[in-house]
Amino acid sequence: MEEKPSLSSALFAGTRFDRKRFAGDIARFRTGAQPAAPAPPTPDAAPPGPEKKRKRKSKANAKKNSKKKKKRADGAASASDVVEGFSVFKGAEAKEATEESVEVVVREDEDSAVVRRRKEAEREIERAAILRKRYDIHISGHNVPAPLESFEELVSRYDCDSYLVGNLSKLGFQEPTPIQRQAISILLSGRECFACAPTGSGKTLAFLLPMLMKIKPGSKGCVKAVILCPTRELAAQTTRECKKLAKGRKFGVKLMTKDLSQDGNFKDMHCDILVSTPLRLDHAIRKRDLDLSRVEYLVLDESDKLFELGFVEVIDSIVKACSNPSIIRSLFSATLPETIEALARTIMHDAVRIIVGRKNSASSMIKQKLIFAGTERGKLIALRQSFAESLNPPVLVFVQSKERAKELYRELVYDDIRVDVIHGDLTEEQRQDAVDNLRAGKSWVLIATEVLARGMDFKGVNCVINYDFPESASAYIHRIGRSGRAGRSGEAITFFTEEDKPFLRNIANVLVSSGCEVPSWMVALPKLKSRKHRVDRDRISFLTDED
Ligand SMILES: Nc1ncnc2c1ncn2[C@@H]1O[C@H](COP(=O)(O)OP(=O)(O)OP(=O)(O)O)[C@@H](O)[C@H]1O
Repeated sequence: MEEKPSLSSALFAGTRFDRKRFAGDIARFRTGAQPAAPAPPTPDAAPPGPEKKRKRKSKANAKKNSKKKKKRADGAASASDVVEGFSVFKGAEAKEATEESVEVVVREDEDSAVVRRRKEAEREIERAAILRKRYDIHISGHNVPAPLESFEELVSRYDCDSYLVGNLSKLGFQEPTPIQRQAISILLSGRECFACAPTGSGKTLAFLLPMLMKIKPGSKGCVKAVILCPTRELAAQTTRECKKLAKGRKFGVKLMTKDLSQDGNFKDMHCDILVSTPLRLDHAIRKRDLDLSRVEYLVLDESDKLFELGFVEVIDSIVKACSNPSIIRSLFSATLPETIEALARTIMHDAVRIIVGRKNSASSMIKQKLIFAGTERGKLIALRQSFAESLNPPVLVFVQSKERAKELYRELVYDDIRVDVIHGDLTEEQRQDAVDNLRAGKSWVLIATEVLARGMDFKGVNCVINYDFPESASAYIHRIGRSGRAGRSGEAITFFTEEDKPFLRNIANVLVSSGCEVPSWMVALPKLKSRKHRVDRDRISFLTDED
């Protein structure tokens, strides 16, 4: 028996379709209504056999058009959307359609796809907002990618190589820290960022991981990533961390040593990732023809320190030397003053700003105390007393200059404690030994200048003592941030004398914002014009002469 053509097959009959005759059906399709009953057979309906070719052509055209329109809609419809769209016809038992009817349905289809996509986007935004709230992440910038829920998402969302995931787990990193959750997804989506997150919260991995995912190990003479650090110790530490994370891939990871910066033959060197202090890198660019034009990734770690007076021009010339137009730049620090942020914005485009917790605040893992020691002499007595009562190594003691570091060392070296010292007058090797000795537990107390305040990661530092009052709130935050790292608790003791009293307000505010108690008179002190404070202090050795 010959099959009666249905309404849908008539609609798909193309050129022979009688619009006047089927005006009612067209109207129903326009309003999206389903036909109540099959339409009566039409004598004009296309006969089977010879029409097949035409039908196929018309079907192909219809599909082509529908695809084109979908693409135009906003380019995000998936293949499954297209299939779903045609299932509308299936429900109406339609097998083919004219271009016009397809157009109508496609429009409806597009509308529902747009609604669906909008809903998906809304859900995604909501999910991202919940994650940000949970991890105290604050962002500014448009279209910011959602934070990572877990390291597994590196694979599912970003196709991360298994060697990297393996290394993360070998290093004992199970869950991303808040800054890692947000900064990694931003950098992997090709956006620039400046990030401010507490000391010891894993900022290093937040920039190393996307870097290792983005760049490929290459050949000689082509630096692909540059990491700038304010001190040699931090540069050495970052190089070590980078090598650990890159294990299993042939990345050339190089630390810019003095020798390298003065005599390095960069053209013949396999160096994918270069870690350096600004002056050494600048020297190598100018004197050793180091070519940074193919750098894809530039990180300014401890960026506020790097931008501090004296470094600005050097940083500027390094940024210019990294001339690749598609470079991704990022800035990381635990403190980000407005002035530095404004300066940084001038070199970045479409950057996202990430703040974890409260901007410019100390890690909440540190118990902070301010102790009035009266005079310089009082400070030495208080320090000895504190060691006698409870010495819980490793302990870091900060002083304001290398002379004072030497003086305090001479005072303590004959006491019954294993004390060491690090300052700028020591050779690079001696400085590294001092760091290694503290890490290995060979020394219990390390007397240090500001050189160790930034970025150095001594996991187990139990206590930081600010023997000399820090010169600014940010110096304080970084100094005490050498303890209380990676989720561990820590302690910070800050001595102050009569001379330091007028400068207490800034530091007291840091304590208040981290929930530590301070006497109310400290926060009520008048605001000072200068944020920096460095007192001329009596020599520490003077005390012994006097005794
Ligand atoms: N996801 C993680 N899980 C557990 N530990 C981690 C994770 N990420 C980093 N760490 C560890 O946390 C410690 C602090 O990390 P890192 O030195 O990167 O801190 P930071 O935020 O750069 O601090 P600073 O501001 O002082 O430079 C390191 O010992 C590091 O190995």
